[in-house]
Amino acid sequence: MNALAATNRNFRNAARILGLDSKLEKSLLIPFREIKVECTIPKDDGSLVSYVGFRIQHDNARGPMKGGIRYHPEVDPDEVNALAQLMTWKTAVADIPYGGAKGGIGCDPRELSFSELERLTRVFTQKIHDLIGAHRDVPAPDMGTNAQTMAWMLDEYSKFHGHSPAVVTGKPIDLGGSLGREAATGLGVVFATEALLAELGKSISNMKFAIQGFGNVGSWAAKFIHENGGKVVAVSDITGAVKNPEGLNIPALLKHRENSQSLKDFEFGENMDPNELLVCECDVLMPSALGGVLNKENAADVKAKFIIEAANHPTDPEADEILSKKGVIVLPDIYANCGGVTVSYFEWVQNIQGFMWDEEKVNCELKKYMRRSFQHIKAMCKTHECNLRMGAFALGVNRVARSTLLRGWEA
Ligand SMILES: NC(=O)C1=CN([C@@H]2O[C@H](COP(=O)(O)OP(=O)(O)OC[C@H]3O[C@@H](n4cnc5c(N)ncnc54)[C@H](O)[C@@H]3O)[C@@H](O)[C@H]2O)C=CC1
Ligand SMILES: O=C(O)CCC(=O)C(=O)O
Repeated sequence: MNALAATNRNFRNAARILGLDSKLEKSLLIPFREIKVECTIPKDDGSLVSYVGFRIQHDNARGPMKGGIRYHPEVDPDEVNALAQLMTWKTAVADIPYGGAKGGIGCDPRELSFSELERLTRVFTQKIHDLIGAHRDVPAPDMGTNAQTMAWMLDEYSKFHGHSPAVVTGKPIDLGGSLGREAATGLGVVFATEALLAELGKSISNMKFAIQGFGNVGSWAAKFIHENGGKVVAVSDITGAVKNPEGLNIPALLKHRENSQSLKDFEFGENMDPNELLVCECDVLMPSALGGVLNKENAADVKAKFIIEAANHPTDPEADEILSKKGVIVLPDIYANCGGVTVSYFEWVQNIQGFMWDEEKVNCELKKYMRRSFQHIKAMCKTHECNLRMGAFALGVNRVARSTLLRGWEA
């Protein structure tokens, strides 16, 4: 099932258990605005190359729209639409004053030089600058983008609108980025995992973890799990996969990956088939890369008892049903990975106030927000007798529906 069909299905189930009016349901589903732009740049060799860029602004009932920019060859409008909608429910679950958006360019950033990436980002920003803004729509990094991408967006936007640090988050610290933002999604994933396990009288220190994806989210999550005494027994990324049933030495693996640009041939682990990662022996599986990786083909073979959705939309609804029958507990993306956008909110607040928080304050507030959201989701699950995904969707959809009704539709 494609990402949009899956997200719409989860939304409609939440609307049904909340008893939403069908007209309100329809209005919440249709995106506020869909932007599609041509981005042509000269390559370093002088030839021209064209890409298609998207920004889907899903909803702004609770505040400015918010969400990352993805650079990946498989970026398409349906997927960006689904990811934008997920951002609307995610910011509401986190209870931060935003709506939802997502953007992307269908390109392979690994095949572009540093200066080609800069030109592409600047052209994209030129095409969308009058539709984003600190109080309109605030981009951030996602797969294939990083703080440098945000620095270029900030610079290009500022040429049109004057210095505007709050127009993007996930910026370099020197340009008004927040301490703790780079690690925030991974740290939030770990706080979310702690909250779930504590509920069941368990802790990270007696669990074995398998992590798909070792980029921003996966590598920070692995580092914090390791520091908390958890065993990361398998890790994969686009270059390969590595395992060690006794637990991988994550600081050494990070160094190995930095030096060799690959996970393969790590001296304290064994190479494994990346396709095996999702079904390997572990207690907790953390998909932290692409969407749709858990589906009806592999869900029955999953050995983990817990799935923590560090990535966006890693589990499609058919897999959800299979996993639920097996008794696997799934902590959904719109809660599990909301630490990133929560610290993006802290960054935006700091930019607007012109005041910088220390890292301890950022992490302490993040923990508070993650714990509070978990309790709110649990309360929804109890009221509606549903699983954590439906509890999180119902929480988010209900908050957005309330704001929408309060605003009204009078023209
Ligand atoms: N960066 C952020 O703050 C947030 C990211 N997310 C989500 O987390 C996921 C990962 O994002 P980032 O870590 O930021 O991206 P990233 O670009 O930093 O890292 C992506 C990782 O996935 C790996 N990967 C790509 N294809 C793969 C494959 N076929 N098999 C195994 N690994 C593969 C890459 O090698 C890389 O390690 C995405 O779903 C993103 O939407 C969610 C919330 C916030
Ligand atoms: O930090 C942000 O604003 C966006 C993060 C994001 O794209 C996501 O949570 O999927």
